[in-house]
Parts: sequence; C-alpha cells; structure tokens
Amino acid sequence: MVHSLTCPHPCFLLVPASEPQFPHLQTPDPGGAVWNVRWALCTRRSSGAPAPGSGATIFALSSGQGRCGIAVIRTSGPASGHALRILTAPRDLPLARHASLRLLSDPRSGEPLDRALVLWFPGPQSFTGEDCVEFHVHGGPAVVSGVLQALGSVPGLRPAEAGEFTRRAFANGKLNLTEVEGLADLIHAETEAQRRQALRQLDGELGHLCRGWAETLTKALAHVEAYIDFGEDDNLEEGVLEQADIKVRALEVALGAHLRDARRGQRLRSGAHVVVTGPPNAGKSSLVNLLSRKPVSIVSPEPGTTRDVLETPVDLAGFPVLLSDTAGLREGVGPVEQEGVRRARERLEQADLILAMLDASDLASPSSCNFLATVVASVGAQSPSDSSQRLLLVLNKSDLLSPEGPGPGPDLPPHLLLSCLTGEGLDGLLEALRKELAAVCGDPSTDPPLLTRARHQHHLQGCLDALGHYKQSKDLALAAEALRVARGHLTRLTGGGGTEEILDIIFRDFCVGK
Ligand SMILES: Nc1nc2c(ncn2[C@@H]2O[C@H](COP(=O)(O)OP(=O)(O)OP(=O)(O)O)[C@@H](O)[C@H]2O)c(=O)[nH]1
Ligand SMILES: [K+]
Ligand SMILES: [Mg+2]
Repeated sequence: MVHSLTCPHPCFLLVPASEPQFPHLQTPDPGGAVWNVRWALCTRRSSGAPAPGSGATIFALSSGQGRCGIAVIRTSGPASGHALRILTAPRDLPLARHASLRLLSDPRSGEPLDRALVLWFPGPQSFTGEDCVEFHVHGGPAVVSGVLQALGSVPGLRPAEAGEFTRRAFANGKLNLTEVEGLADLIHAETEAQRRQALRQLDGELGHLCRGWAETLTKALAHVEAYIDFGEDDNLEEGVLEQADIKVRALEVALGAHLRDARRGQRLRSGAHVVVTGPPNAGKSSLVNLLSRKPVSIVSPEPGTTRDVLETPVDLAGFPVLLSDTAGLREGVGPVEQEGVRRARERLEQADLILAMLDASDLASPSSCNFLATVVASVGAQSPSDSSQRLLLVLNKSDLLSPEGPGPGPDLPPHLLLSCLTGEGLDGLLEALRKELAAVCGDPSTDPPLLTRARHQHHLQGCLDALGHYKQSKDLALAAEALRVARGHLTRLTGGGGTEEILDIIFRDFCVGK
C-alpha cells in the first residue's frame, strides 16, 4: 500500500518518511499506531507501479521532449556500466568522465541506432552518487525511442519515475532539501530572474547559510550542555555561558535580517503585483496591452470602459509579474462603474508596484488633479521600507503635447513620458520597471540568497521564536531545550542533522574527561 499526499509540485508526492528508502529521515514511532508523516521527497507514481528500490538501474530522456539537435539520455544505478558496454559492444567502457564517440546498437538485433557521445560517471562521483551514464544522441524521435527501447531490453534496467534521479541524489547525500527545491524551481523557472534564483539556491547558498547557522547553534548548545553536565568540575573554561549568549544574539540579528527578505523571495517565485491605475481614459488598458503584448483589455475613447480588474501574468524585464488593469478612478457614476472603482481601490492596496497613469494633455482636469493629490501623494508620503508600495508616475499621450510647448508642468513629482500610440518612451519605462522590480523582488544576481519558500520562512521564524524562549528561560535545562528546538528548525530546513554532532563538539571543544 502506498500512502501519499499530493503536494502542489507536479513531480513530487509527500510520503511517510517511514518508507524504507528514507532511513535517514525515520524517527522512532513509539505508539506505532500514529502514521508518522514527515516531509519526504518522493515521485508521483501510480499506485500499481513498483516502489523504486535502490537496486534498480533507471534510465530516462533527460533533455526536453520533442524535436531537438541533441537529446540526452541518462541512466543511474549499478547496471549502468553493463548497459553502456552492451549498447556499445564490442568496445569496452570509455574513460571515466570523458566524452567518447561510440556507435550505439540495439543489443537484440545488432541494428545500429546512432553514433553518439557517451559519458561514463562511476559512482560516487556522479549526480546521483550511483554509477551513471549519459548518452548524447541525435535528437530525432526515432533515435531517442530506439535508444530508450534498447536500454529497456537490458536486464536490470527500468524507466525512471519523474524526479527519481533527483531523489536518488538526495538519498545519497548529493543534494540537501533546499538544493532539491532549487532544482525543482530551476526546471520550472519561467523567467530569467527566476532561473538565476533557482540556480543560486541549487548551488547550495541557502543550504550553506543554514548549515553555518546550525553550526553556531550546535556550538552554543554544546556550551550550555557542557555547563549543565560538567559545570561543577573546574576543567571547564570561564565564561562558557556568556559565549553561548553572544553567539545566540548574533544569530538572532542575522535571522531577523533574512526573514525581512522573505517576501521578496516569494514574489520572485510567484510574481510581483503590478497594478495600473489612473483617471478614466488615461490609457491604462492601452499600456496593459502594450506590456503584455496581447489584447487583454478593451480600449476605447469612452471613459469608464474597464470595469472589472483584469489580471494577466507577464514577464517584465526578466521578472515574473501579475499585471492588473483596473477601472478609471472617478466619483459620481452609476452603480456598475462604482463597483469597478471599489475593486480598483481594493486591488491597489495589494500592489507591490503601482503604475500611476495620467493623460499628459489633460493634467489640469479635476480628475487628474484629484488623482495626483490622493493616490500619488499618499504613496509618495510612505516612508521607504521593504514593505512599502512603490509607484511609477507615467504621463501618457505625450504625442498630443506640442513639441514647442512647455513641458507637463514643473511641480509634478518625478515622472516618465510615454506614448502608447507611438511607443515612444517605452524603453525608458521598461528600464524603470526593471529597477523597481529588482527592488521589489530582490535581484538574484547581486543580493544575498532569498527565502523562496514558505517552508524556509516557517523554519526560520520557528528558530527565531525558540531563540526568544532561550533568552527568557531562567532554567538551564529549558534554555538548552530551546536551543535544541531552534537548531531542529535549521536542520529540518536542509533536511539533515543528527545529535551526534553535539557530543562531537562537547568532546572536541572541552576535552572533558581528560
Ligand atoms: N493620442 C493618444 N491616444 C491614446 C494613447 N494611449 C491611449 N490612447 C487613446 O485613449 C483612449 C483611452 O484609452 P484606454 O486604454 O481605453 O484608457 P483607459 O485608461 O483604460 O480608460 P478606462 O478603462 O475607460 O478608464 C483610447 O481611445 C486610446 O486609443 C496615446 O499614447 N496617445
Ligand atoms: K476608455
Ligand atoms: Mg481601461
């Protein structure tokens, strides 16, 4: 029987960690009756499929489906070398980790399949930690299916389940949990900035940081426990507890700073909210259509055309964005438009970035003045902090301004000129958007690694809360327990960690029992 919970990720299931392939995640379950659900990464598989045992050798097309120049087929498991030898017979195994040109043939018929580059990665120096082979074949569907069928005919080989290579890498300690998540994000990264973020997480930056923090806590805990156990003896150095306090305080500061960054990381994964607003007929819908390169909204000379909030996902300057078109803001209109205005204001409150739009040829009108005095002024008055909204003021219809005439007016806040009609000013607007979005989402090429998942945020907050308990606890045993809880959150973040480390440090740092 396979117990599983579906998770939002298309490739993974949550399975009880008590399944045999996760020995390192198992905890004793004293009652035995409680199904001990802990986070374990598993692949989506039909209930009838065999549970992927560690002995099997798996193979799969690792590059995307469909026509391509080169396709990469991978194997992982103990029979990899055997499969490579059989498909390239009579040649022997190529040099490890060197690309070699080989003729691949079907072992059953001897029929030639392709002349391909093959790479032999003997474990443990491979992506999964097991023996792996890569076949770089010509990308035609016939070649790919021929090689896949040939591999399927080799005894001990079976097609891989979705995500199984990654799961094996995790099971063999090649990737930690945050790296696995980074890899999953990488495969699903839709925009350039998302791709860089996922790459950096995969590189283990977040994991590296967490391990550093966990080590700090392990040391602090070792100090406290050593004091509890051996405080009476005089072979402990002075100030052991004070050292632990100092470490914990520094860690609190670092964690707090990272948690403040958390919303930015999540925006980068799920998209920043950009809302276009302004008085009727400013050209809001024209701008939404221009930025999304498709006719999302109806454009017409009639004021009050847009009523509902129209939302469309777009890639703006490499950042994922949910772009909303809204009703023009004005009072004294019929009930339907009034409802549209109410929805527009509601959406405005949720915006990370506001694109405030005015008709440059109509700045003196009451609706323009009112909009400047209310929406633009109120956002401008917010003190700049991470959580505050950002606003770009765009003066549209610049084509209607006479070239010799005076500019739009000296007492306007900073703004950009645009013509949705001619496209003039669009490059400047895109550049300004890129800067604003980098501030809203964080720029993965320069900023410290962000907490891209709610799970990261949850554990860091849990860690921080436990550190708060540590500071408040008068009793040393409770203080130690608080540190243990805090440390547990960090190690669960990267999916590892054991208690032996603490004992190691106690004996290494204090030479107890000398
Ligand atoms: N000359 C000129 N006309 C424009 C420009 N941008 C939009 N328009 C015109 O202005 C009118 C209103 O444009 P919309 O995009 O519907 O304006 P809106 O702000 O969405 O209007 P509501 O939804 O009614 O609030 C249309 O006739 C557009 O063709 C521009 O840059 N120059
Ligand atoms: K309109
Ligand atoms: Mg509109």
